[in-house]
Amino acid sequence: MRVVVPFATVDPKTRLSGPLDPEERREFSRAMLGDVLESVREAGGEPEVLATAPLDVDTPATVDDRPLTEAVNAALEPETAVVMADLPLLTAETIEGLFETPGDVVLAPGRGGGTNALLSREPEFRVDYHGGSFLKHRASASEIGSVGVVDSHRLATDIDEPADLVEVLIHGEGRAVQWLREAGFSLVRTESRLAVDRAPDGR
Ligand SMILES: Nc1nc2c(ncn2[C@@H]2O[C@H](COP(=O)(O)OP(=O)(O)OP(=O)(O)O)[C@@H](O)[C@H]2O)c(=O)[nH]1
Ligand SMILES: C[C@H](OP(=O)(O)O)C(=O)O
Repeated sequence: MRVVVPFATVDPKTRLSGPLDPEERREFSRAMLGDVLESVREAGGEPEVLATAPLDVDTPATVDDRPLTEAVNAALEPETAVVMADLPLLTAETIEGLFETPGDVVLAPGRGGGTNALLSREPEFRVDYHGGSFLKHRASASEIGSVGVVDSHRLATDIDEPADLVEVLIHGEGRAVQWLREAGFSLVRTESRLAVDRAPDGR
């Protein structure tokens, strides 16, 4: 299964600017990308990075600096999956679950209404990201054929905001959680939930 992995090479994860400086956001984004690519390969997928600018990665990559929706639609064809690069909790089993979910179009919702991953088996389907894309995709896909929805904690956990880092420290198993720990991040208990702390020297 061909798997397109969109990746913002330049100035990624700006919503993480609080806890991470620009270089750290680049490093952390690359760690998450590495986790996604490994899980896709272990599931038998054939990943292709769809990057906004050239990057050094051991995976076939295409550079397309058009906005996300345009770039993905240009790359989309039947029997293609699209898996976002900011899903560090993915495992091979999670990806296999996406591949095995029936439906002409299969959608994996993210928190806040995004579409963290999808699989199109129909030539007409087109993406329309941002602004609650999961509802838009479900509506457009239902006009084409059957729609499958993947109910998966690991596929639904995209790392956008500082609070999301807790999920990586709790459930992560790869490069991203290793990067956070080496950068001095750790879990702390609060009254009700776990939170993230960082050692003063940042390491
Ligand atoms: N190819 C491509 N990938 C993109 C683009 N914008 C975001 N992405 C990737 O799509 C996924 C989800 O996007 P976002 O969560 O908005 O990532 P981001 O733009 O780095 O994050 P913010 O700057 O905080 O909005 C991530 O894997 C990004 O790397 C784009 O314009 N083109
Ligand atoms: C790519 C976009 O991500 P979000 O803006 O929801 O984080 C989406 O899933 O539509």
